[in-house]
Amino acid sequence: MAQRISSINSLSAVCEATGADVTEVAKAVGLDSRIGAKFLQASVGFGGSCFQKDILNLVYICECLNLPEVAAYWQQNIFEFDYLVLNFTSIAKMVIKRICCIGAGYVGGPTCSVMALKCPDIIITVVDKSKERIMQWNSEKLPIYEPGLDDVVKTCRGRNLFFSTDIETAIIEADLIFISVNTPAKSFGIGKGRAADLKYVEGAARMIAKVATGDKVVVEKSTVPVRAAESILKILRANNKPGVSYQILSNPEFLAEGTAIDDLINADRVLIGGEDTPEGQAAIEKLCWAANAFLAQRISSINSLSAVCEATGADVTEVAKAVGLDSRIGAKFLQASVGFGGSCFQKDILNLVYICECLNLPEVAAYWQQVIDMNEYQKSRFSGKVIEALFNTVTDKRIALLGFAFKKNTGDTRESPAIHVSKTLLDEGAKLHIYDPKVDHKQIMYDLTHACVTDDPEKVKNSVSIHDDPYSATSGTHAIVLCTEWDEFVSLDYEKIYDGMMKPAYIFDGRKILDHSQLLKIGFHVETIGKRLCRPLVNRIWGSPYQI
Ligand SMILES: NC(=O)C1=CN([C@@H]2O[C@H](COP(=O)(O)OP(=O)(O)OC[C@H]3O[C@@H](n4cnc5c(N)ncnc54)[C@H](O)[C@@H]3O)[C@@H](O)[C@H]2O)C=CC1
Ligand SMILES: O=C(O)[C@H]1O[C@H](OP(=O)(O)OP(=O)(O)OC[C@H]2O[C@@H](n3ccc(=O)[nH]c3=O)[C@H](O)[C@@H]2O)[C@H](O)[C@@H](O)[C@@H]1O
Repeated sequence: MAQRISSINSLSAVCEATGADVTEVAKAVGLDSRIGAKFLQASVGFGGSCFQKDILNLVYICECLNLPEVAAYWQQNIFEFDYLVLNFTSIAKMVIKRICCIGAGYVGGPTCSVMALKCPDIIITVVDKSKERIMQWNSEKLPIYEPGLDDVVKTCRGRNLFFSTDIETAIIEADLIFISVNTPAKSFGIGKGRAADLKYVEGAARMIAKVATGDKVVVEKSTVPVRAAESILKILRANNKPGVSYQILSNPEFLAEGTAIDDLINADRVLIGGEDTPEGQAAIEKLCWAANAFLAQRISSINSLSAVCEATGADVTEVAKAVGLDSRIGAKFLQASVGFGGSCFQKDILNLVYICECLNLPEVAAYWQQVIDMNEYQKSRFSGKVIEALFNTVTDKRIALLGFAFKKNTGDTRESPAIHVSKTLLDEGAKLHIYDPKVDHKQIMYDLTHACVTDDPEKVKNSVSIHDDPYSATSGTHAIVLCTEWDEFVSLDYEKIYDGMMKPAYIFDGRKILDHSQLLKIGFHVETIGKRLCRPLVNRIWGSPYQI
């Protein structure tokens, strides 16, 4: 709870510096049922006899347990003093008959498909500069895997839903244009790796300015830093032509991959910010970040406690259950794991950190940086655990990696913890046998031979085999490392798998989804997150009095 207060207080500083209203941010963040509305009141800081003392105690315990990363993470709550603006701008009473969405990715594709399903009278064209992506959207095998998406696309495609590379025509014909292009972290220049790269948003705005011929409502759906709408407006208005007018709205998307269709149909909240209240617009733009920062922080918090549980013999699942029963905290997003992945959490938080630094708010920047640091620590800790258990060497050992996507029910591998784990094991000389039910083989090889992962792609190619089924992936291996929580992994025939493995056979469950007692019964050595199942390795100290 103290962390929630510190988090909203940290954002109050950002709001003061950027002109957003922290109350609106808190209201909208609290509408996310995974976060909840309680204990989000920004204030001069938390007091009372418990919060500070309890956190300091946790920090002290972590230091004693030799968990300095976890101690530093919680210490930040002490250092750190220490957006629902439903602004329904009447869209000039325009009747929207045609919509164009620029960007046919994980957001643009599913969002427009559901919109087409729900609004059969509106014609929706999703455009993208990638010919390959559009070709896939028009084929039997869609470019992204999302439960329920195939059926929605089948119902609407060719009726009122179209996918095209003809961006200009779609813009000209549309009354309303969504900008749903990617906003990755900059890969070079000032703010490299952290600041949001808005070149694609700018490119889309310039394209609209160039070809638009009538009145347009432009809706910024990409996650952008505060005041990006202003830049879009500047570009559009500076290139104004007679008979053309623009209204800019912000409508950040909160869908999560793997549950996108349900999130779109049963959204916790829909936020629309308009020009007439600049604070409102700033708050709306800030929201996607704020919500993502809170969500990622919940995972890093429970992951930090998983390290404490492993060191003390407690079970993090029980801890999460008990903590989540407090209605001010809530039970969702408290699943300890190998670390969070995905295209947004890391980039959005790094961007928040960067902006805080630019706003001269170093304490706030350090506070949120800890969420990323804890995630890196968790991924390294898990990989380290695998190596340590396998007698501190995995050179030439065959290791099966089950799951490569960043979470179940998606084929997306962006920032997947599996990449981090694979890299560590490959660097140590392991031979990897990888299976994921939805990730393309080509994508796995692309991720593992990328310059960020290796400077010797040929060596990686020789050390990685990708399989079409879990039994061939695990056959003859020394260990199984489970990185994604696919349901099918729970019901595999582990007796058969055990029989086909080298002995002793190890299994490392990075998602806490398997039946550990059953696996132990079969004969596996089992390790997981946040619960000690095997006796810790004892460091032998020669000549120590304990050996006498
Ligand atoms: N992936 C997710 O779950 C969520 C993403 N977001 C945000 O939504 C935005 C889009 O994310 P994704 O859909 O994941 O990205 P994505 O990378 O899957 O798709 C973006 C698409 O935009 C296209 N594009 C870029 N510039 C273009 C231009 N000028 N003209 C035509 N096409 C262009 C790219 O070719 C690409 O296919 C980002 O800002 C992201 O932060 C928000 C909520 C959820
Ligand atoms: O801005 C975005 O792009 C989106 O980012 C996240 O959605 P997404 O990244 O698709 O997936 P999440 O369900 O949030 O999971 C992110 C990562 O956290 C991990 N996670 C999640 C929950 C949990 O309890 N523990 C945990 O480790 C997942 O396995 C995954 O690796 C947010 O949940 C969406 O609301 C937001 O719209």
